Amino acid sequence: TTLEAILYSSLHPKPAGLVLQYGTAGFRTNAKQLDHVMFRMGLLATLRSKKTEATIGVMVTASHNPEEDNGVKLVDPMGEMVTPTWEGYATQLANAEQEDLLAALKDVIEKEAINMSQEANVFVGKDTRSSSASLSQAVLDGVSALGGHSKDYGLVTTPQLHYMVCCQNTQGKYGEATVEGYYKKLCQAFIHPLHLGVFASNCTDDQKHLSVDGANGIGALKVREMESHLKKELHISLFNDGSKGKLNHQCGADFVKVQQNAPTGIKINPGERGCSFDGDADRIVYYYIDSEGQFHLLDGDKIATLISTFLKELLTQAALDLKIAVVQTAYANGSSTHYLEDTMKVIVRCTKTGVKHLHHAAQEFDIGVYFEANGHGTVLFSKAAEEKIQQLAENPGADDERKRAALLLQNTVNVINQTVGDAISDMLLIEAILAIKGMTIQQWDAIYSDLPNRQLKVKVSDRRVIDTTDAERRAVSPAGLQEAIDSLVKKYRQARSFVRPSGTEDVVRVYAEAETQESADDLAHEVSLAVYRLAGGVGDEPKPLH
Ligand SMILES: CC(=O)N[C@H]1[C@@H](OP(=O)(O)O)O[C@H](CO)[C@@H](O)[C@@H]1O
Ligand SMILES: [Mg+2]
Repeated sequence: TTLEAILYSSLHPKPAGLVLQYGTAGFRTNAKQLDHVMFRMGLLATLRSKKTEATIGVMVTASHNPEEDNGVKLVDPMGEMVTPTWEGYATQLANAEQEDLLAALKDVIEKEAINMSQEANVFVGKDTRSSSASLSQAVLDGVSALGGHSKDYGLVTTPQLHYMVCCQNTQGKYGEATVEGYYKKLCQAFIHPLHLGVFASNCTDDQKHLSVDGANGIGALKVREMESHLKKELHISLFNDGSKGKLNHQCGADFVKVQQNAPTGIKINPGERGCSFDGDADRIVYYYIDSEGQFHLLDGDKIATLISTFLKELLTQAALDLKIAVVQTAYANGSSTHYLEDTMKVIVRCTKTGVKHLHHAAQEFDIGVYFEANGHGTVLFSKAAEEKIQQLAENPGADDERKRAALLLQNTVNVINQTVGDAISDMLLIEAILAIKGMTIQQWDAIYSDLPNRQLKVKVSDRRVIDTTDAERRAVSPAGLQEAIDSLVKKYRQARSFVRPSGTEDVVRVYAEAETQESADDLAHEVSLAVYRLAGGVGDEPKPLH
């Protein structure tokens, strides 16, 4: 069948010389360059399925990128991102010239000692891009070329596909592997505590209202599909639902986070809650506009703080001794880290950028809350933690307060998508917390104040000359760069700055925060100049922001 695959692949030929990299979040580039990559990822997913003797997922999406782009991510058996060794195989396979494809396949089969007679199953999903239909067909062709079975879920969000894979490989213990099953599980867990009444019986219709920016993508479709399951406990006004606007264009979570501004196409009154999804609905950020017209962003750091505060209170009430930690990256606002460590007294870990790193670190605790500042994140519960919570919830001898807390913890376990960050699931958890605590978005925002910050990009001839350590917070090369950053940071109050090569774009990213916006802007500019001078800047020298 391997040979058959190669013959078949002449239908999905590789343009000679094209080289692509399995990056921070899979392959991602202009859709026109991806047909052969998709076919080959179908082949690779089939091999991965044979190797793990489990169902593997393939998601066709380019998330927050423009509509012309597309991409592909592989999903491992428990719904997590594919393991790094196989990211390497993915790159090798995608870049093998047509005549070398057979050898590249054989290499993977040999290295992993794959039993080719083992059955293979692959779940495939796609986002709403115009290129996604034919590209996901190329994935399906790849699977059948190696004799694998596939199930095409059609239009789903990235986290929905992760969820399906996990359900399938846990024989339904995680839930039913259908989109309906997903809505049922999440919405029941969302509604249950609200229907218990005692928590927020005074929750008015106003407080139940939320404006959602669907980024003109798959998330919008899926929110609409889910609505009837919410039993009017959440009133959603959906904007940017894809009926007219362009995907991710001046809307969506990435636009809102980077521009620190509301998306176009949304109408929200002063003080009302709004949120934005990204193009494949695995990220979410919240915001509101105050009575002076000022925009307030509640990003991944604020979300992590809200969720971990809620969980910590419940653990105290339940008298459960479970270790909770928050995992962030260097981009987390310094105020959030400060608040979590000093006021809330939770363990905070910092990892490299990229969800797989955060997910991994979060697995080391009983309860691990992880979020990137841009709004991608979730909560992980260890098996032992889930068991303790369940025992208490079902213990007839436990007193009312402990039991109530255990029930709320149980609903949290069920509402959250533990496989990966999920805009829909995160939204339901956040809405439940606000309702249960009777908290407004302004009160949530006031938990701590963000330090003013600025992110810039610098173009250099080869960004690999920058090497970092300490979870990307310090540069070890080129020589003199870290010393330069250190002395610039010293000039400002409450300042912090770091640089790192991006894993998704050909740029060096510069981050700076300080006591005032002007200081943050100045520091970011000065650090950009240091990068430009010491790391081989190309084009014009970075200009000051003021
Ligand atoms: C500063 C920033 O937001 N970086 C993003 C971005 O990675 P870079 O390696 O910084 O390009 O894309 C990643 C994938 O979507 C996401 O995980 C990450 O948080
Ligand atoms: Mg995304």
